[in-house]
Amino acid sequence: MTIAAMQGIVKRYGNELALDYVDLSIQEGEIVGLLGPNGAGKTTLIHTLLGMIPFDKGNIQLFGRTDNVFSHENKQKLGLVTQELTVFEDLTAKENLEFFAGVYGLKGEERKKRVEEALAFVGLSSKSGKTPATFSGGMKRRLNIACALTHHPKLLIMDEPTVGIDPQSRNHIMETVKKLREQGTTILYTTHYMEEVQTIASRVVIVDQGQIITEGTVNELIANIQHEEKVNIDVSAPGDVPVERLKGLEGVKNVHVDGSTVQIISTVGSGNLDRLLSLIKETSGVVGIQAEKPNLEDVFLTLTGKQLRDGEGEE
Ligand SMILES: Nc1ncnc2c1ncn2[C@@H]1O[C@H](COP(=O)(O)OP(=O)(O)OP(=O)(O)O)[C@@H](O)[C@H]1O
Repeated sequence: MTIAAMQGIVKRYGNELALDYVDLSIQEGEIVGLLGPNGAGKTTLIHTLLGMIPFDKGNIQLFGRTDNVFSHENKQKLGLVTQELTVFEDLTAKENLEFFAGVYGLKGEERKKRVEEALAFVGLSSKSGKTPATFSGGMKRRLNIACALTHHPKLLIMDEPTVGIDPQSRNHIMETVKKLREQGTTILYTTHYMEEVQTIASRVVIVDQGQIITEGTVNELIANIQHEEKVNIDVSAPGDVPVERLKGLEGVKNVHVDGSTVQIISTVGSGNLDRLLSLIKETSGVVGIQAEKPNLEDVFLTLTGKQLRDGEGEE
């Protein structure tokens, strides 16, 4: 069953085209991983789907409705975990949840039960009476997630819910997302962390410059770029590597310097390793070479020409 769908959605901010005829459909029970570089349009897509901002063209369908899509009844079935923390620092964890449960119309005993359940779900029961000011970054993120759960949304949208937290808290959140799915929640999940998508997403949608440029399971997307090969060359002077000249060599599709490693993606069978090495050796020593199988990161790099976490200063 289709839980949510966008057809031909166009969204402009002044002259800036943020969504460029986006078609997306989300089926019940999926975890859709939404990936895109900074400014690709992910947050705009989410806010449009939630009815938080107007759009210029196209149609949205939610929970089987095509008219009055953002009715009170439909909005009650949506949950949003925002990118920015939206918890109140001077309320306790429990009071925060009571506030958000109240916003969704929960009252009395039902509200009390749902608040306790949500705290337990994210592993914060023992911190119920403490304020977020005393929490670690990861605990605040978990509370932020709990705030979106008390009303048991059918579709939960998570906008980069793990930004800037430690690996242990991230694993905890990954487990929470899997548990939610087992309980029947459909999830749209945006992140800059490829490993998260590889761990939890049943389908991946890649957005760039306001357009969906590809979608499929992780394995399908990787299979689509199997006509490419990747070689990692460790060098002694990474700053001197002639990236643009390497990009100009026959068969080369992308070059990226990561620390002291030059990652080069080429068309399969281009046989350009000798030429790559000679060019690099003009300015730097070569310390090691490894061939690598492509992963989701390479799919992203091949399709967008960008690293997922370009310009990010997280963690
Ligand atoms: N309120 C706004 N006013 C004007 N332009 C905006 C506004 N919000 C977003 N944009 C522009 O729309 C485009 C898409 O932005 P959006 O925030 O949706 O991207 P994103 O993929 O969520 O990025 P990030 O990963 O950095 O959060 C960008 O070019 C951005 O500058």
